[in-house]
Amino acid sequence: MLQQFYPQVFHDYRYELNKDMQMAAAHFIDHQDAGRCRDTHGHTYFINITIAGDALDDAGFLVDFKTLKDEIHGAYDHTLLNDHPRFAEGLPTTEVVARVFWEQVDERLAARENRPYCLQVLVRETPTSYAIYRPKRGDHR
Ligand SMILES: Nc1nc2c(c(=O)[nH]1)N=C([C@H](O)[C@H](O)COP(=O)(O)OP(=O)(O)OP(=O)(O)O)CN2
Ligand SMILES: [Zn+2]
Repeated sequence: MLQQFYPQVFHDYRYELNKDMQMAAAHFIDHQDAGRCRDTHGHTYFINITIAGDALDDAGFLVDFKTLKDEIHGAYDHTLLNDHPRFAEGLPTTEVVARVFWEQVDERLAARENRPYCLQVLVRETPTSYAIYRPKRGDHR
């Protein structure tokens, strides 16, 4: 089930879009405090990505919704997150997954002429648990 209500990001950009997606992925948290999560297990992750900017491209897009889906779902659906180089230095907790997805999306956006920004990535790991990554002002390009 895709979620219908999200924490808002307050900003001054003219345009904002949100892309929802969900994906199946496995992970394990290799840490003594992780309890049962030390064993490999799977989740249906729900992800919401918030993009904003002042300018659209020639097609009238901040960024194509499909680009965002390709970047995250295309890379991680039906995979073991721990196998990905982007998670090599961190444990794929919900918080870290949100931050890594933000880094990946914002790198992709940086290559666009209209220069949109990723303001927030929300990652829901279970029906009762989610995390959000938002860059600090100084983290922006
Ligand atoms: N800060 C974090 N705490 C926990 C994480 C995490 O990523 N960040 N992860 C886990 C587990 O991996 C698990 O995926 C989620 O745990 P939890 O919400 O406790 O899952 P339950 O379904 O058992 O929770 P209920 O309260 O029974 O719904 C643990 N902690
Ligand atoms: Zn888990």
